[in-house]
Parts: sequence; structure tokens; C-alpha cells
Amino acid sequence: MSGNRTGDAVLTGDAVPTGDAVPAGSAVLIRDVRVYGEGEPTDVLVTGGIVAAIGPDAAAGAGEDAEILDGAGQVLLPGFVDLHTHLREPGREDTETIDSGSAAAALGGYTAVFAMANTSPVADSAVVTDHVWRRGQEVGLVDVHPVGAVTVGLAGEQLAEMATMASGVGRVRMFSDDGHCVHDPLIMRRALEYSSALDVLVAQHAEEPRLTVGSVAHEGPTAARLGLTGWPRAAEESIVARDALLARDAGARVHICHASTAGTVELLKWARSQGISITAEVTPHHLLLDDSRLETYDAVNRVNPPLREASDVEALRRGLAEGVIDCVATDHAPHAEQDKCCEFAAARPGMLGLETALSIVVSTMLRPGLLDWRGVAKVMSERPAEIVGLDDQGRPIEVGEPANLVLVDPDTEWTVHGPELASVANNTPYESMTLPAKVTATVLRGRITARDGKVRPKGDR
Ligand SMILES: NC(=O)N[C@@H](CC(=O)O)C(=O)O
Ligand SMILES: [Zn+2]
Ligand SMILES: [Zn+2]
Repeated sequence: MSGNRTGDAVLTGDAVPTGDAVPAGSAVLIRDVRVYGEGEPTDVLVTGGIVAAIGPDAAAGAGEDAEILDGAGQVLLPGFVDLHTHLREPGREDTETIDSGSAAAALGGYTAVFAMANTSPVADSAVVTDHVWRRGQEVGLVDVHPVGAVTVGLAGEQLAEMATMASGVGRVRMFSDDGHCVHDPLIMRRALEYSSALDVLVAQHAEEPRLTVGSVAHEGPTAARLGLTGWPRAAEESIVARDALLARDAGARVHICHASTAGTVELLKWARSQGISITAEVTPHHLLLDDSRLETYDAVNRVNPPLREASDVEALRRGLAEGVIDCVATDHAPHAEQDKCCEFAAARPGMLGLETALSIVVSTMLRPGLLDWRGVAKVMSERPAEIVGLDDQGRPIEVGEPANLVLVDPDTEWTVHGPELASVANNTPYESMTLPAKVTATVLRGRITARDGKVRPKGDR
């Protein structure tokens, strides 16, 4: 991790977590693995936190104490990067903590996650964003990058001190009021202008609030039949269109969180054709699930933006395959049982995603032939790292590159059980579903953080 993380430490006298809090492991030898799922199986040696050798001679460089990962039948990819995670610390540690969320991330194959700002207190100051970074480094399973709020208290009225957060120990590089839309166009315009000057990313939760008053489900035949208040596609699309224009005029870039409609895909295409710097993510749940799930009124399916129709799911998959949508982000959103196991309209929106993301991408994109393993690496690791400007993540698997890696068994399957996931909360929409492919090991800067469904023990990080 390069860059200035020293400013605040000088003021506070604290130790400075530099991104090296996970010590470089001695050596890891990954045997008989297919890199990007291509070519013949080979060996990959990792020493000093970097990829030291690839090929039949790699094993010769491993010392006797090297940890061995058997990669037979498995695929090696760059560690995943999640631009959209809710870790609930500070404030709702009864649903997730940086510790438990980091474990879920490592088990899901992630080496970096971005923790959203809608905590309590809100991450609208360097005190909070620095804490999140430091705590993530202490836990030592994944780099937890804090997302800073765009506006004070997520209230949408006054810009937060973006520059202070960007220059703090936590070095904030992404700002978002996620959970809320920055709906005032003048505030959004100013945020984009500042973000350009600071070279940071603004990520928009695109929801025109006047169109979603009381909304709990996608506006369409299903919601009408079930008597649920509808959330029109236009609530999302009008903000995507508006923000594309604001980004154009500010000469800034803007990132769209959790794209959910076919119309958003069309707008992204249009904006790109105009040379506008706009990027977008899609969640695993919007790639797999549609609003037919609502029939049971089970609030585990309540999420913002809502599950849409099968035609939207189809358009999102195609958009991701074609690169119109840049990447997959989980929007991992843990909630307490009392906030989910209640009447649909009273439940909090959001669902778990970190440990199931890869399997959903395999089932919706890889198995149908919309992406190959290179494509999976691109949408889950390379593009997100590029979008946010992380120079040590999403790198090619080549000698001399940082060893942030994930080992995947493509041929296995597993059945999801909420209580068995590492998250404190259990609100997975995939309960009892059997999913393809599983992460078998994750390597962060040359150190194994997760292996065979278990994270590295605390005393050994
Ligand atoms: N996605 C959700 O339904 N909920 C998120 C907020 C958000 O991403 O908008 C949450 O914080 O729970
Ligand atoms: Zn959101
Ligand atoms: Zn979110």
C-alpha cells in the first residue's frame, strides 16, 4: 500500500497502520493450479508478499516451512475487491462487526472491501473513517477501506469534510451517502467538483426520493397483486441520467451503486457514448433473483433497490458481460432478526452477500457462458480496483506482483445455511439453496487469510 497514511498519526501519536499490518507470510506454494482457469496446471510460489515464481520450477524455491495449498482441479484468480459492503461498525455490532465482516469477506475470496458510511455515528469525519481503517488492519483478514459520507450525517444538505477524510490515516478514496441518494442536484454537483480536485470517487445510491415515498417493492404486476407499494424504475433511472449530465459538466467521474434496471443499462451505454466518465456495479442478488420471490412476503427479499423483473435480470447480466456494467459489488447488508422477521413493509431492506457472491456469479455468468474465468477476475477484482484506484489489488497474476489471490474450486457445490456463515446476522436470501463453486483459500499479501471454510486464527495473523 503506497501513499500518505501518516498525517493523523503524527497528531494522535498512534501507531500507523500502513497496510502492512498483515505481515508477509514466509512462503506459500500453490501446487497444480490453473491460473485464470487456463492452460495446464502449474505451481505458483509466493514469498515476501509477492508472486515469486510461476511454473514447474517454482517448488524448488519454496523453503521447508512453506505452506502448501493443493490447487489440483482449482482455479487461481486475483483476490476480489468489493466496492460496496456494510460492516455496521460502529453502531450496530449486534448485526456485524469489522471482525465478523472481515471473516465473511476473506471466506468469500475478498482481499479488499469498502465499508459504507451509513454507520452510527455516520462516517462523515476522519475520526470514524480512520477508526474503520485501523480496526480492519488490526483484524488483519482483509483491507477494510472506509467510505466517507458525501454529506454531514447523510442528511443531503451540507458537504462533509471530504478532503480531511481523504488525507487521514484511512485515506478515503470513495465517498457515498449510500442508503440515501444525494438528491439535491446542486449538492451533487459540488460533490463531483470536489471529488475531481481530490481525485476520489463519488458513488451514488440512485433513488429519486420523491418517487419512492413508502416504496417497498419493484413497481409492477407482482407488487400490485401483493398490495405492496411500488418503487418505479424511473426513480433510479432519472438520477442515473441526471448524474451522468452533472458528471459531464463537472468533468468528473461518477459511480452508480447497485444498478437494477434495464433502463439503467441503456443510460450507461448512452452516457459512455457521449464520453462521460460513469461506472457502475451490479449486485449478485440482482443478477439472480427477481420479484417473483416476493410471493411469500418473506422480508429476507426486501432490498434497495428492489428485486426487479426477469427482463431486468437478463439486461443486467448482458450489461455485465458486455462491460457496460463494470463490476460486481455485494451490497452485503446484515440486519438483525427482529428487523427482518417481521411484516414486509416494516422490515429493513438489505441482504448478506460476501460469502455467496462468487457462487452467484458462477451460476449466473460463468455457467451460462456469459463470462469466462478471466471475465470473473475482471468484474470481481480488476475493474473494482481500477475504479477506486487501488494499485496493489486486482493485479495480474505474474511474477513480481502483490500476492492477493483467491483459490476457487469450480466443480464443487455447497448448500447455504445462514447460521453457518461468518456474519453475525443470518439474512441470506439463498437459505437452503445449493450453489456451485467455492472459495477454498484466500491470500492477502502472501499470507493465507482463509482456508477450507475457516479464517486464520486470531493468534496467528
Ligand atoms: N441495500 C439495502 O437494501 N440496504 C442497505 C443500504 C443501501 O445499500 O441502500 C443497508 O445499509 O442496509
Ligand atoms: Zn444503496
Ligand atoms: Zn448499500
